Amino acid sequence: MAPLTEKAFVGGTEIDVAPLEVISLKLLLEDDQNERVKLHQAAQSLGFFYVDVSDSKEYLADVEQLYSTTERYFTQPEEAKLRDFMAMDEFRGYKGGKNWGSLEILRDDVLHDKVSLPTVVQPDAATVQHFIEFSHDMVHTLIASLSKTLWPDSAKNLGDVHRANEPSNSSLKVYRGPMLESLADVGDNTHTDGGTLTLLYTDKWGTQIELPWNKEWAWVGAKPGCAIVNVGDTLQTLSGGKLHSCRHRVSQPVAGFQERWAITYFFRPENGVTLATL
Ligand SMILES: O=C(O)CCC(=O)C(=O)O
Ligand SMILES: [Fe+2]
Repeated sequence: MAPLTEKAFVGGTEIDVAPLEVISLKLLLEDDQNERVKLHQAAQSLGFFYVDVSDSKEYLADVEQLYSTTERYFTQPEEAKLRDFMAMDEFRGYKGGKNWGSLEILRDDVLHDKVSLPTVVQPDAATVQHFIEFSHDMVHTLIASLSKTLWPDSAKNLGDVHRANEPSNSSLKVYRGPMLESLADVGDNTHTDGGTLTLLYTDKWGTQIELPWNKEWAWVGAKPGCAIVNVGDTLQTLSGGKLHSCRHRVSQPVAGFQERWAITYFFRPENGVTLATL
């Protein structure tokens, strides 16, 4: 039976909340079999779930710090941000418009000191590096666990196409996406993520996912001490369609301008990997 949506109130409006499982990173690290099965089921059914990282206080402090870095970055004048613009198709640099902006920092660039960080981000270079390292270790824990449940009787391993020292486009991406004064101005940006796994931290309602069993939209709220994690198209393909890359979008439940920040880690495969069932 499909799990029921829950209800919440935002500014007096009742909303449907997606029934996301909470997976414990600590239990996965202890190789807990029940937790592994729970992760597999969550990745298979909704493809969206929480990962509880509340034991990792330093990492959560890094996330908090990144919110202020993000705010500081986006409140600069447009000319300053445009200095960080790369090509539209690159997984790095600043992109933006009137009511949105993103800044992407590639893991490889940070590891190999290839591209210098934007000036206002430089004081937080250590935070950026720690966040990327911890996020990367965490997604590796998730794919190691998923490999065991996807292929219990074989040596197939998602880690084989995500080797640590091979070039990849895994990145930290921070966003400005304010809630707008009028709901009529909110555009539709329904999509699936292309990569393997996405980690998301946000301070406000906004994320909506399409429930696979009835195609209805439900909201995903921030949960203290947890990352919101979702399966991307690459992982759906590598798993032979067993894991679900869920359609989602960013919208807003009520009218009224409010800034909204999001911090994401996009875990992507090694460059040049052929996308097919592993
Ligand atoms: O900001 C959000 O809530 C989600 C962002 C997102 O879906 C994405 O960056 O792919
Ligand atoms: Fe997304």
